[in-house]
Parts: sequence; C-alpha cells; structure tokens
Amino acid sequence: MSALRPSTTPPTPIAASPVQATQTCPIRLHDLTVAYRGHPAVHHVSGDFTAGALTAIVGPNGAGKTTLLNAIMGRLRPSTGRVELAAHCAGRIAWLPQQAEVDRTFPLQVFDLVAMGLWRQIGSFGRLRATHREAIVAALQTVGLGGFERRNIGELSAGQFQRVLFARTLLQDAQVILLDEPFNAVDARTTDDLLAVVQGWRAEGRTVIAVLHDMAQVQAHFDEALLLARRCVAWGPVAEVLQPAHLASARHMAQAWDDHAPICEGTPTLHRVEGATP
Ligand SMILES: Nc1ncnc2c1ncn2[C@@H]1O[C@H](COP(=O)(O)OP(=O)(O)OP(=O)(O)O)[C@@H](O)[C@H]1O
Repeated sequence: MSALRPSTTPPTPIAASPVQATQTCPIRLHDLTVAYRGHPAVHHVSGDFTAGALTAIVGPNGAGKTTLLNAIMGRLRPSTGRVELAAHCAGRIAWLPQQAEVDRTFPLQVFDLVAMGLWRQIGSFGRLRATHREAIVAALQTVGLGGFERRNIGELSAGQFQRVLFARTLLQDAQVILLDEPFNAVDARTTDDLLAVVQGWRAEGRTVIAVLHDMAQVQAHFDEALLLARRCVAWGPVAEVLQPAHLASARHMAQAWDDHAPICEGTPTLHRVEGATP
C-alpha cells in the first residue's frame, strides 16, 4: 500500500481539454420555485449565472442552496418556473454532491471511481485506452493523490476522498461544475489544493457554482455570490452581495420562516446586482 500523503504532494496541472469560450449564459432561472410536499424551499428565484465565473451560493442552514443545485441538475422538478440550460451545456454539467450523499462502503478502487469521469467519452461499454489510463493517473496527481490508484475508497480519509471526487470531476470536461459544500470536513491544506483546481477550471473558462458557508473563502476566491434565504436576497459581485445589510436580511428571513407557509405568499423578489464581470 502506498505511503504517500496527499499533503506532501503539490498539485501539478494536467493538460486540460479546451473549453469552448462562450459568453452565453449557461444557466438561467425563470421565477423558479421548488417545493417539498407543497412547502417551498426555493421561492421565486430568477437570474442568470455568469459564464466562466465562479459563483458561490450562500445563505443560512435550510436556505434552499442544495435544493437549488438539485433543481439545476434536474433531480428536482420545479413547482413553478423553470431552469433554462444553454445548448452548449446539455449533458455537460458535472455535479459533486455533499460527501454524506456518497456511499463509501461500495467496494470500489480509486482508479475506477475516477474513471467514471470519462463516462461521457467512453460510454457504458467502452474500454479504457492507454490515454484514458494516463489521464486518470494525471488527474490523481493533480489533486495530490498520485499512487492512490489501487486504494479502496472506503479506506480514504474525508479529505482524500474529496480529492478523488475532484479528480473524477476533472475528467468530466464539463462546461458547468456544481459543487455542494466541497470543502466541508476537509483540512486547510486540502481546501487550498482544491481551490487551486477550482481556479484552474475558471482559467479554462468553465462555470463553477459552489454552495459554501465560509464567507472569507467566498470573498477571497469567488467572483459572484447568490445569497439565498429561500428567496433570493442578493445576487451579483461578491463585494456587493456580502454586505452586512444583505446578510442581516438573510438571517432575518431565515428566522421568520414558516415551514407551513403556502407555496406562493407574495410577489416575486429578485435582487440581481448588475454590472457583474467574471
Ligand atoms: N427531501 C426533503 N424533503 C422535505 N424537505 C426537505 C428535503 N430536503 C430539504 N428539505 C427542506 O428544504 C429546506 C431547504 O433545504 P436545503 O437542503 O436545500 O437547504 P440548504 O440551504 O442546502 O441547507 P444547509 O446549509 O443546512 O445544507 C429545508 O427547510 C429542508 O428541511
């Protein structure tokens, strides 16, 4: 078994496949409401995600952040409104769920899990060629896990497993990458390494949308923020969204929540701050 520790292996970039540069909005929300058993978790949200930008979705616990990601992925059906995906994004959205959603008892080796990122290229019955194997090894090296190929995923620490999921995402060659609390329960070194991967996606023109709780992280690394408290409190450049008044408003809305509220309780709200640039 390899004795390599990820924290001693600096990430090294692999040759990224080029992303078609486009300014077309990849995802547009049209008055989107998503409810569970009639109770809205995301309520009347409209706006565009900026192409090629890093957007953080922030807000209190229960604000609807994961629900919104699930709606974008098509895993939840809107009650009203819709999610519009640009044509160039069809089938090219990667999704990295919260670790708690992944069953790590499944007997699977790191190499095979990362190889799943090539599914779009290879298909269900395709065979891995030498170039695919090289790409898998390179992706693992990029996330600091060179030598971990034959480890069982159940043997990895939370941080190591998150690196593996990032390696799989690297191979997906997605136009849009959705990350749900990607740095939860991982240490500072791993977070820094994975943030470098995220910055690499940005440099390649990919659109990244991440649910985050660490506001300092958002301010330091992200271009835009969508502040949710079931409704959209503010959406635009990070510095404009993360103002004390907006954060207080989100906290107030969270405290005022009524879990038995009807599905439509007022006029739609939207505070997309204009002038955003990636
Ligand atoms: N499967 C479900 N069935 C019923 N209600 C749900 C379900 N999933 C989430 N909810 C409710 O929807 C609301 C939004 O949940 P969601 O997980 O989207 O919030 P979040 O902003 O991601 O929260 P956190 O920061 O705590 O992860 C919450 O009130 C939650 O209880």
